[in-house]
Amino acid sequence: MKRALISVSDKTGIVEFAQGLVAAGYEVISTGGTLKKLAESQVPVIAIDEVTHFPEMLDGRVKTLHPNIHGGLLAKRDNPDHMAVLAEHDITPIDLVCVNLYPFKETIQKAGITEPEAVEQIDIGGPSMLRSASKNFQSVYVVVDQQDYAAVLDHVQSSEDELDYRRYLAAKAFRHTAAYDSLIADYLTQAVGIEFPEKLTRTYDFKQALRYGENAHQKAAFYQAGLPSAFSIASAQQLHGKELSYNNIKDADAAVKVAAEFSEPCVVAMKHMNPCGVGLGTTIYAAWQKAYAADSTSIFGGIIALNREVDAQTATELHKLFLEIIIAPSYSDEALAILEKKKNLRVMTLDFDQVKEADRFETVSVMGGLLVQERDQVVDQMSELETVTTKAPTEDEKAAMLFAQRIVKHVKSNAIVIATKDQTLGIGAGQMNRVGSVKIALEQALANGLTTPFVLASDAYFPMNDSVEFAAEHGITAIIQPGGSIKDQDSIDMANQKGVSMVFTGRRHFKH
Ligand SMILES: NC(=O)c1ncn([C@@H]2O[C@H](COP(=O)(O)O)[C@@H](O)[C@H]2O)c1NC=O
Repeated sequence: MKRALISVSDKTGIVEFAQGLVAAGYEVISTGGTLKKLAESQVPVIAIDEVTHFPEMLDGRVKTLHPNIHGGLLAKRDNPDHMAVLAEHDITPIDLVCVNLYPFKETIQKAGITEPEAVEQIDIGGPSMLRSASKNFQSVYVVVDQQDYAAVLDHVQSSEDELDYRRYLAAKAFRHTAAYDSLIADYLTQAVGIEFPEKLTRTYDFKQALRYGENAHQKAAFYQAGLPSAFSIASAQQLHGKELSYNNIKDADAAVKVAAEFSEPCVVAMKHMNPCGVGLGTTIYAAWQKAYAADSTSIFGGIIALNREVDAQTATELHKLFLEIIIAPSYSDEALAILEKKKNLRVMTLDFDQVKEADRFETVSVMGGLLVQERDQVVDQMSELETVTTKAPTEDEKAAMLFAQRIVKHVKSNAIVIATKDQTLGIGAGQMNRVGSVKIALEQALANGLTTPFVLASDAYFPMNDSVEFAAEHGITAIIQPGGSIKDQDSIDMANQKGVSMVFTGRRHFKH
């Protein structure tokens, strides 16, 4: 007779699964709570201590950790010595293990959980059995996922050799225990405050299949962090529209990071990972008008992030444009009805109140590795600005500088943002020389018509004075930049010569 060991924390579907195994000719052994559940449904079941000849002990810390269990799982069926040892010690082989683990992840997500409470939810016996059974996939089925119960019942009754299926289950079980251990390791690593551990053991769960990657010939999928931050594109909900694409997810992620910079109503239009228009206002509609006016051409096909509820007035305007995604904390019923008229428009919600819980670190993959850094969450302060020109900026210019500065760090280097205190006017992104970005930003600003004062923010220092000269000659009245070039004096001299004020922040905001 075949033998199955069932020990599950989440008992959903377990009775039917056990009944199926019994019908397929298995005898079932079980631990305390699982045994109770099965016995209540009249499933014939053997108690674990009848196999181990030991009581479950230490508040359940030791139940299945016994040679009678692990011997039964690990013995090679085609190895006579192994089978002789089993016989010698009266150990019955176990042919199938079904385990799901203590809910460690669910526990640490609850508010107010203490370390001892979390530690009690670290499953030891369960992963041990999963590993033993998985190692011996030549002979043993290992089941960790309720979604597999029906298929497993089919496979165990098959007359075919099911080695491939058992190997598949073993791989899945090892992924499961690796992910489980990774969450435990992360939890304790954070508790001891190690930022860059010698092993990075993060885990990600499959979230959705994507039709393709950046281009139609590239396969892709979206994984979300094992413990995703409350404020993250992976936690956003889609209310309406076509499925998200790979590029959509990246752009939406970039857009919400900009919108989250501001506590006042803010609208961000994002295109190809760069903002093309950002507006602030006393209402979300006023902010929208500014973001739209900033660049009413590039917004076509864009992603719009709004950090306040979308009202009907704003939705009416958004509806007039071709947009890929709208993402906001919420929508009035009327606004949602308007936006849902477009079948394909993706309408998403994200909890902007949870910005404080956003990830502190970000990663980018390179061939053969992963770069990890703190996100650039530094906000340059008024008190940090050092005026380096004869002329000092006005209060309005300073406000515009600090606004532009909060945008420029989200623009790909070389990054230039021209802005008033609540609206971008021109953004130059990703050029290989700085003056190129200045020219692009100015072209847009000039096309928008000049609103004084308008200032220019640069994510890094000017290596030469040509950017300052070009900006001043096209109506820029004040410049904010980190400083730090050996040719800073040339730029300062040029600003003085052109009657432009310039401040240094001492802090670079590259985004590569
Ligand atoms: N200590 C052990 O030997 C042990 N063996 C199995 N478990 C876990 O106990 C749980 C099931 O317990 P019960 O059947 O009593 O509800 C499962 O999540 C299983 O993974 C154990 N618990 C923790 O390590």
